[in-house]
Amino acid sequence: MSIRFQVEHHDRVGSTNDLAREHALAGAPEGLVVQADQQEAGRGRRGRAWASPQGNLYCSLLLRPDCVPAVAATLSFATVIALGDVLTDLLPDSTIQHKWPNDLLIGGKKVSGILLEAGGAAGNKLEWLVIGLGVNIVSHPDQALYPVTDLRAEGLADIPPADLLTLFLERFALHYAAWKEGGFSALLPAWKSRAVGLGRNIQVRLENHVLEGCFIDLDADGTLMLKLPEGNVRRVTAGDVFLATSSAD
Ligand SMILES: O=C(O)CCCC[C@@H]1SC[C@@H]2NC(=O)N[C@@H]21
Repeated sequence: MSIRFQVEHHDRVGSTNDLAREHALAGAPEGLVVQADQQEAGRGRRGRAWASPQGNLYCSLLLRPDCVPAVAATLSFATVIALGDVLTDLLPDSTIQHKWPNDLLIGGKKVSGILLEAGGAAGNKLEWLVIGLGVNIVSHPDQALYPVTDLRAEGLADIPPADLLTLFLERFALHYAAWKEGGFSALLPAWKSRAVGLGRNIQVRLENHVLEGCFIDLDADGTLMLKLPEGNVRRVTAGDVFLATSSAD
């Protein structure tokens, strides 16, 4: 059976992920979605802040997949594919791409971010998973790490966040069903079809250093497989991907 979503809307929260986690701990069922017009303490990956002014989409989905955390983490790919489907429909003339691990780009610029958080006893199946999704609709932050955009800047007439959320949830339900049926491998063709840098030389910026090599594939849990110049393959579980400029690819 397809998942049914129930959206709980707030004008302003600290972080929709925090509120969804509180609901999860209080026993809320799978399918609860917390959406807010603004966040006062929006969080991004790797401890970064996520600027959250009015007009953009901020939401967190509560899921209770029956699996261990590493498997559940591959649902970030279902999330980015679902949003990619929606934006491909809304902006048919734009280049929509997935950037590992879970960014969505329009014309090479980041338009959204995903933050997964999960709970449960260590080593066991998780009890809850919160998928936080932010989409820049009318504004985006200025920052130097990589180019960023929003849907308005890409030529889309302003879409209400709630409408974008509805479209996203419809697509997510399909990919979630495929994932439950066939696992991560059921998502891979769709993810790869819009992947940035697959088969090319890329840079992966880690916490303290930078790796450069050929992005040859993803493995069964979504880890990036990077073939280094020395010929060995390095598995990368976290980092920021950039197309390499110095390489002959
Ligand atoms: O760093 C990233 O790319 C991930 C950003 C995730 C932001 C979303 S907005 C809704 C949810 N609530 C948060 O505090 N963060 C996520």
